[in-house]
Amino acid sequence: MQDDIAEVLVSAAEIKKRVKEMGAAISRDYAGKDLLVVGILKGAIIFLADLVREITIPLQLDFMAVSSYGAGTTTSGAVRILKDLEVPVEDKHLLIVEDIVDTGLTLKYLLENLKARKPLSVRACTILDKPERRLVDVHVDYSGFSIPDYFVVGYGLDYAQKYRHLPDICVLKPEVYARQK
Ligand SMILES: O=P(O)(O)OC[C@H]1O[C@H](OP(=O)(O)OP(=O)(O)O)[C@H](O)[C@@H]1O
Ligand code: HPA
Ligand SMILES: [Mg+2]
Repeated sequence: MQDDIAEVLVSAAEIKKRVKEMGAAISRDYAGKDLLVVGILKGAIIFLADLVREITIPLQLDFMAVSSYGAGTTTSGAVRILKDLEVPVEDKHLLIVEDIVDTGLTLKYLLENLKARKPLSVRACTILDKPERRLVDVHVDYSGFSIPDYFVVGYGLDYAQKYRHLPDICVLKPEVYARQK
C-alpha cells in the first residue's frame, strides 16, 4: 500500500489542526440555529467524524450518497443520488460536508437539489478544494486546504475504492493508475 504513494500532500497533524479551526468557525456561525450536517458518502465520512466532534453546538447528522467518479480518476459528469436524506429539511440550516470539490459538478448538483427542498439555508464545507479543475462555478463556504491538480487519496478519498483508510492525504504514484486500469 505505502509503495503506491508518491508523496504525502497534507499530513494527519495538519488536517487535525485545520479541522479544529473549521469546527470553531462553524460553531460560531450556526450558534442558535437548527443545524443539519449532511455528509456525502463515502469520501466525506472521515472528515465528517472529525469535524462534528469539533462543533460545540447541537446538530443533527444525515447522509447522502451520490456518484460521479466510480472507479476512475475523472468524473462522468452525470451526478446521481444513490442514497437520499432521511431527516426532513424544511426547518433546518443544512451544511453539506464533502471530502473534495474538484470539477464542482457534484457540489453544484447537491446545492441545487437541496435548495429546491426549501430548507432555511444550504452551505458547503470541504476539507479539500482543487480550484484548477473547476468546470462549473460553485461557492464553498468552509474550505480546509486548496491543493494543486493531483489525484489524491487517503482521509476518506479513494482510487477504485482503495486507500480511504490512510491517515494522511497522499498523491498516488502514476504507475498505480496504469496497473489498475
Ligand atoms: O467536484 P467533483 O469533480 O464532482 O468531485 C468531487 C466528488 O467526487 C468524489 O466522490 P465519488 O463520486 O468518487 O464518490 P465517493 O465519495 O464514494 O468516492 C468526491 O468524494 C466528491 O463527492
Ligand atoms: N481523489 C479521490 N477522489 C476524487 C478526487 C481526488 O483527487 N477528485 C474527485 N474525486
Ligand atoms: Mg471517490
